[in-house]
Amino acid sequence: MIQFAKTLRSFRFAAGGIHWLFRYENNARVHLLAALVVIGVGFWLRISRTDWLWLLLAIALVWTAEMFNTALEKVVDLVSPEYHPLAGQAKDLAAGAVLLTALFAVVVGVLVLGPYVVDVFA
Ligand SMILES: Nc1ncnc2c1ncn2[C@@H]1O[C@H](COP(=O)(O)OP(=O)(O)OP(=O)(O)O)[C@@H](O)[C@H]1O
Repeated sequence: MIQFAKTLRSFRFAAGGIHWLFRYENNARVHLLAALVVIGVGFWLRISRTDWLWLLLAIALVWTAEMFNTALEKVVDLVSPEYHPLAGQAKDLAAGAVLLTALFAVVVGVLVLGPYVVDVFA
């Protein structure tokens, strides 16, 4: 038996998590701004449906990595508030995952938008 009220409650908690991320995490706000700029440029250049998919995939990847990174930071701070090399490594690894997705997003942005920009100025 599916409990729809329970599912709705879970959605509310999840939406609260997304709201919290962009409200309090500086890096997430930077990623949000970058995504809004890229989306605006995408509309301006009238990019194709396939190109939208690549851009949106890249944006979703970065935001997802950012959320897992923030969640991991919280858990690490909870279980290891004092300095510990393992705590540091865990945070560095999670931050590295965000960096990887951000680099991927930059490559996608250049590959997708580059040819349109060249056309505009050709
Ligand atoms: N408990 C700890 N033990 C060892 N090193 C830590 C610890 N906490 C943080 N560090 C080191 O400091 C770095 C920055 O950690 P911090 O928690 O400040 O993350 P941040 O990237 O600045 O994120 P935010 O500003 O959102 O808190 C980590 O990547 C890690 O190298």
